[in-house]
Order: sequence, then C-alpha cells, then structure tokens
Amino acid sequence: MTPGARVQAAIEILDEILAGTPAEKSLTNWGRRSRFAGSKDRAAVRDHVFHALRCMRSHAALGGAMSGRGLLIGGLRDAGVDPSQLFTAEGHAPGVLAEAELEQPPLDAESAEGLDIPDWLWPLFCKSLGAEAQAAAAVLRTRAPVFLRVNLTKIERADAILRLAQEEVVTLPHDASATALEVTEGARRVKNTQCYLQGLVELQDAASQAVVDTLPLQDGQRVLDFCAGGGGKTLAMAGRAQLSLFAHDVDPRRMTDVPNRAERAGVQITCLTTEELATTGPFDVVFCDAPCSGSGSWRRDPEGKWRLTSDRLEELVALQAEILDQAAMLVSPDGVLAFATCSMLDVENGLQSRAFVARTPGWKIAQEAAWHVQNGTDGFYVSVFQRTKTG
Ligand SMILES: C[S@@+](CC[C@H](N)C(=O)[O-])C[C@H]1O[C@@H](n2cnc3c(N)ncnc32)[C@H](O)[C@@H]1O
Repeated sequence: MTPGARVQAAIEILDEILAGTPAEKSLTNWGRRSRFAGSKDRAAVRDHVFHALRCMRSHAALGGAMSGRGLLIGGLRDAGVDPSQLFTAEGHAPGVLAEAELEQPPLDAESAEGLDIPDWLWPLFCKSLGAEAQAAAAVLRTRAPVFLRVNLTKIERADAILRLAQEEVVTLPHDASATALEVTEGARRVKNTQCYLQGLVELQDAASQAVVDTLPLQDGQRVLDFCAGGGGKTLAMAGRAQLSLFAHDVDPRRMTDVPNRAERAGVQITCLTTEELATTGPFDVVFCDAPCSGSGSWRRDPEGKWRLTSDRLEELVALQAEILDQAAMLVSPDGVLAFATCSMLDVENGLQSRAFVARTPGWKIAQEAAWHVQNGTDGFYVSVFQRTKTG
C-alpha cells in the first residue's frame, strides 16, 4: 500500500469508530476485508488510527472536522506535514483537499483542546497534577513504551536481556523496578519469542511492577489479589516471595487466562469465587488493583479518555470505596491492605485512601507512592494500609 492508501484506510476505520464501533473491532473488520495489506501496512494503519484517537480533539480542530478525514488532515498538520502531499486521489489515496479544507484553523496548544483532555476533566487534571498537568497531558498524546517483567524465579534480568537479544528483541533495564525491561526494538516479536513462551518474561508496564515492589511480601504469607483481572499483578507477586496466592475478581471470566499464565510462569495461583472468599480468608496481604478511570494508561487505551464522564468517575470513586471496605474485612489481625489504581487523579488516589482511613477506625496509611507518565511509565498510585495499635 502507498502512504496515501494507508491514510485512506485509517480514515475509513476512524469513521467506523466515530459511528460507535470499538477501535479493535473496526481494525479487525478492515483487516478481514483487506487481505492485500501486508504486516507493515497493517502496523502503519493501526498506528495512524491510535495516534488519531490519542489526539482526537486537537487533530479534529486542526483538520476542521470530527471525521476520519478531518482527523488525518489535522494529524498531518500537527506533524508539520502539508496534507496536500498525501491527499492526492492517486493510488487509493484520499481525495484532494476541498477549498474549505485548505486553510489550517487556529489552535491554542496549551488549552485543554490543544492538549487533548476533555473540558470537564481539565480542572480536575490540573488540581491533581499541579505544575505537571500540561506535561502529563502532552505525554498522553504519544505512544506508550513496551515493557517486560523478568520472572526472577526463572532468570536474572541481565541474562533475560541477552536471551531476548538472540531473538531480535532489544531491551534496556528500566529503573522503575528491578524486574523491568523497556523494549527498544522488536516489540511486535515479543509474543513469539521462546523467552515469552517459556515464561521467562511477561508483558507488563514498569509502574505495574513497581506497585507490586511496594507490597511487604514475605515467604509463607497468604496473599489475596482481590481485583485480579487477567492476573498480571498476581503473577508479579508470585515472583517476589514463596506465597500462598489467591486471585479473585467480581467477574470470574476476567480470570480465565490466570491458570495458563500461572503454568507458563511455573507458579501456583488459586482462583476464588466471591462466595469462597469468606471461608478461605483471612489473608496476610489483601491487594486491590481497583477499577478506575484508567487515566494513567490512556496512551494504551485512548478511547477511555473520551468515554469517561464525570458521572462515570463518580461511580468509580464510589465503587473503589466499596471495594476497600469489603477487602479490609478479609485482612488478618496483623495483616496489610493495599490499594492501587492506574490513575493520576487525586480523587481516586490520595483522597480515596484518606477517606478510607477517616471512615474506618483501626487503619492508617503506612506508605503511598505514585508514578506519572512524564517519567516514562504508565501513571499509577498505590497506598499500603496497616492497622493502628489501638485498632
Ligand atoms: C484494574 S482491573 C485489574 C487488573 C489486574 N489486576 C491486572 O494487573 O491485570 C480491575 C478489576 O477489578 C474487577 N472488579 C470490579 N469491581 C470489583 C469488585 N467489587 N470486587 C472485585 N473485583 C472487582 C474488574 O472486573 C477488573 O477485572
């Protein structure tokens, strides 16, 4: 496919997304009807689509329309490329620019529109991130790096770097965690490498790994991952100590992959239903990786940025509080409760944790940590609660 034809394909996919089809489904639909497209074409089209989704407000403004065509015209202008170079109508390229499309509309690059944050969210975003708000929003307009977690029960980090390099995946250690590697070349090959297939490495953001590093895990503990989902953090915990590990999720279907992933990593994880929690507890450590706005990972899920509403955020904050209250009851008398989100919003993080200790006698915040996208990782937050002596 020519560069122009790739742009036209992205325009069609974006129009489908704007009409309500999820991005992954639209890309799959296009892939099925475009057997002629090679792997490089598919990757390039996907990159166009995801870049447009990350920068949807600003690119629509620069392109003069919230449409696939407007987004691609705006995206080219944002990159300093004259769209007329690709909008030629030749070789399946999009049609030439109409009179009304020729002039670039003005855009304030420091406004919520220019920084691609919804207007309703911008005050909250600024309050949470202070002087870093603009920098964080700007990073959310870019593609996220790919990170791996080295399974230290199977291989040292330095050896994993060498083994991956033999399979043409180039990585560098990342200082967010002693298990983290940033992939600098060959990211698309990772899932086919023997290193991955044999469970020596897992795909996991570096901040997710760092969150698990903060948990006070020790050999012999009974540990519950209360919101386990696909078990990414349960597996990371398994790499930290010899634990009796339990995974739970209110939606057990989300844990479908946990047994296979555990087997690949060579660890044991027991999945529990909600009914089984009461009879299996209490636990020495209960970790809640709670459902949240996902604002720290909007580079990977840009549709989430535009889907979030203030009502939905309010619902999420209420759900997080409920989860903390339920999880606290499963902690043993000397145990620890931990709460994490992949959010950078204070209302889901520090304020949520302080509200928990304010309404729940007997608990204090022992530790808090946050990671922001400006430092290269996803945005994440964790708080670790301990019981007070009088509690
Ligand atoms: C952020 S995701 C977890 C991601 C996972 N820990 C990982 O590292 O791959 C949050 C999970 O919480 C689950 N969840 C939502 N409400 C819950 C509740 N009341 N109790 C337990 N889990 C809940 C969701 O189904 C979702 O899988």
